[in-house]
Amino acid sequence: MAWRAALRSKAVIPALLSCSSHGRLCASPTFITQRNNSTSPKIKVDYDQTTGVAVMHMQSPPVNSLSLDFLTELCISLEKLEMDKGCRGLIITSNQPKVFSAGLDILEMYGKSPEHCGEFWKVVQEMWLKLYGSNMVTIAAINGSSPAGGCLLSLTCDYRIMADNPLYSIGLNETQLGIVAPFWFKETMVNTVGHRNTEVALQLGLLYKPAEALKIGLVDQLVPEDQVFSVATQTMTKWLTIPEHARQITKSMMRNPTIDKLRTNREADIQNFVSFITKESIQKSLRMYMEMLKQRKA
Ligand SMILES: CC/C=C\C/C=C\C/C=C\C=C\CC(=O)SCCNC(=O)CCNC(=O)[C@H](O)C(C)(C)COP(=O)(O)OP(=O)(O)OC[C@H]1O[C@@H](n2cnc3c(N)ncnc32)[C@H](O)[C@@H]1OP(=O)(O)O
Repeated sequence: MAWRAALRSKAVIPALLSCSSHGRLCASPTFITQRNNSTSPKIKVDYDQTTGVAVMHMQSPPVNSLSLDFLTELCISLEKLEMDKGCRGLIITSNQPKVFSAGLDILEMYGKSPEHCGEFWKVVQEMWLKLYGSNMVTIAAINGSSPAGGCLLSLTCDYRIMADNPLYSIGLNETQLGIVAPFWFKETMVNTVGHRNTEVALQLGLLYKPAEALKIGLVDQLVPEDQVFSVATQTMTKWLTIPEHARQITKSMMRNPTIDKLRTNREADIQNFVSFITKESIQKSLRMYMEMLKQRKA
């Protein structure tokens, strides 16, 4: 728990991000159900010391949305695994039916103070920096839909295996919410599917069915739903046969330019996010999007 406190306190944003300096305070949500902050772990890690492979099961009902608590827990687990030199591979998957991750928790960005939004964004950055820069082999076993931040989470991995179920979709759909994917989301996507595919996908906020996602290289492999995990395990075994040092240096060479750009601009990126997300017009878009989600359900 001391860890969590430390992580949280590091995430505190300076006073310049206070409500008064922005001249606005997000409206209080009146219709959106605030979920209880459950104390049960949102992530279960199974680590097999004989194989050196850890499996991270996301288990935050209903849709594994990436809340502040969720991301804090994720970062702590990652830090522990990364520090364990015996841990060489990580598979990330979901224990929730039909959903890998619904992306960033919209309730962390709606009706919240600038300080809260800043703290939230810092842990989003932290998650990305830790995963995209991980020394471990990372594989996303995508056993459900994976919009926006959920797609980003899988894009940080070295390899993506998705369930071949046309009911699922994946993509960076931020513009559909009236928001803009920041440069490091965009670059992670460009590094995976190229500039043109990213431009179209991001402008239109496209969510791809598995077959389309495979076609543009957003995922690497489609398999029947009940084989996602076993294929991820087999793939991990193959990746782990490559000499560790050579693979790690190659990974850094490919990813460090993007990582360094965020590392050197973290504060500015947080301030950009806070001033963008707390705008009245953006708050209104988020509210309308949440209403749309509820109506779709009704
Ligand atoms: C200039 C630039 C400067 C800076 C950058 C600025 C801005 C960048 C900012 C933010 C970037 C954000 C990236 C994101 O990740 S935003 C989140 C986007 N996510 C989505 O669009 C997904 C929405 N959800 C869905 O499509 C579906 O829920 C589903 C496909 C994942 C699952 O469908 P189901 O039918 O199984 O489940 P539902 O009934 O729809 O949902 C159940 C329950 O969960 C609530 N919920 C769903 N998603 C979220 C979410 N992301 N956050 C919070 N809550 C979510 C949904 O409303 C339901 O709630 P109730 O049970 O009705 O209370």
